[in-house]
Amino acid sequence: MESWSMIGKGASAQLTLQPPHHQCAYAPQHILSDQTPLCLNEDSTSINQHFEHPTWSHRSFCIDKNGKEYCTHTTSHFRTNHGLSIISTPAAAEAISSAFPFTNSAQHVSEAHLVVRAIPGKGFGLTTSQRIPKGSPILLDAPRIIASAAFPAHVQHGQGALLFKRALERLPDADRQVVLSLDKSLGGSAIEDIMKTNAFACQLHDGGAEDAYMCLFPSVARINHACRPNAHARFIPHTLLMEVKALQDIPAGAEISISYGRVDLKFSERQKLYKEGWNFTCTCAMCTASDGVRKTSDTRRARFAQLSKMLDSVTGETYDAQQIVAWEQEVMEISGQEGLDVLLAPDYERLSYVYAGHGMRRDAKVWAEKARDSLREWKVVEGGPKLDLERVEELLESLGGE
Ligand SMILES: C[S@@+](CC[C@H](N)C(=O)[O-])C[C@H]1O[C@@H](n2cnc3c(N)ncnc32)[C@H](O)[C@@H]1O
Repeated sequence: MESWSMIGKGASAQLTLQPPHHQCAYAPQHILSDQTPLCLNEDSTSINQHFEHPTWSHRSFCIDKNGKEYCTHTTSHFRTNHGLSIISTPAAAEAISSAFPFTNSAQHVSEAHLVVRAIPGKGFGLTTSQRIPKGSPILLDAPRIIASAAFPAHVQHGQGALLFKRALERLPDADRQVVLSLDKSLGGSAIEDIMKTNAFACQLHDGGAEDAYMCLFPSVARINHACRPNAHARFIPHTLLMEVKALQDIPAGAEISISYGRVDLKFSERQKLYKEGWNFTCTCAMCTASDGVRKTSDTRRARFAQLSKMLDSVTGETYDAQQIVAWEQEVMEISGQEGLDVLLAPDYERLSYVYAGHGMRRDAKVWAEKARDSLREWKVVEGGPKLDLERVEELLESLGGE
């Protein structure tokens, strides 16, 4: 999977807020009606309002448990006209806020043609009123809530719920309404359910070890999952934005879809993943196709997995250039039939090495360029890991002197 994924309760068990261990002797004013009372200054737990910072438009609200402090940090001026609340340690919030200037200067993508409407069997979904050409940006969405994925494990359930509640309350009205209008699917408090149903896992540069976060992007959250999606979403750590781009030409009136997980799973694996992870039964076109169509697709996907495994395990002793080229041809054929092209950069790169190894520089360069373009288009993002791209660029440079 890419550097992000939709958060699902099965996929990310640590997100479950921890049950309280005990009851407090008295009830402080911060208690949520459906939550266990918080015990101020008990068990080394305290609630603090402090940490003034010009970046933030609100005072932070902190919970300190055994020396580990998690706070809500809110700005009303994220990407000029949105609010953003971050639940993290103060140091992490400080580090994350260093991305704000890049966020503000990032391009804007018009959402004028995007329409949220009811989709039978899936609640709402995002549709387009005009054709979107393959490769075009569809959305560049700003998060409204970012929460450390680790914090629920460090605080009691009531404390976690209170941090979420404060993070939501401090958002400007319009943002709070947008967040509260999002889909719920799992029960429990509204904001926890909204986060679990709609947030993406994202890796942020927070200056420390805790780089896993849950990020709530309200427009992307309206996009339903499809096992053969027509769009691709990726998180950009440099700007904290989520980009969605068209994987194929999308006709006017069509629903936009992305994959919440890996795109190469077989039918039963997909059904299990989405049921257990997100509590829904996938009713995308692939999952509701006839038995025959599903079986054909599963056979191809099984072969794709087998080919990938065989190609990955080639060694100096088993190397056979003709065999590799034949296998890669098959991989690309299946990819075309099953919509797996976002996964092909390593295959393009492998072919480049094979041709280079046989002195066929021109072909090697063509495949290396395809690998570079695929990585840039679908995988590598500013602020994210760049090793693959750097390696392919070096390869291209070494082939460049033809
Ligand atoms: C992130 S939300 C997507 C937007 C949502 N449908 C709405 O009304 O706002 C995820 C929820 O949408 C529904 N959903 C998304 N993709 C689906 C699919 N392929 N099949 C059935 N339900 C789906 C599920 O209820 C899931 O919990």
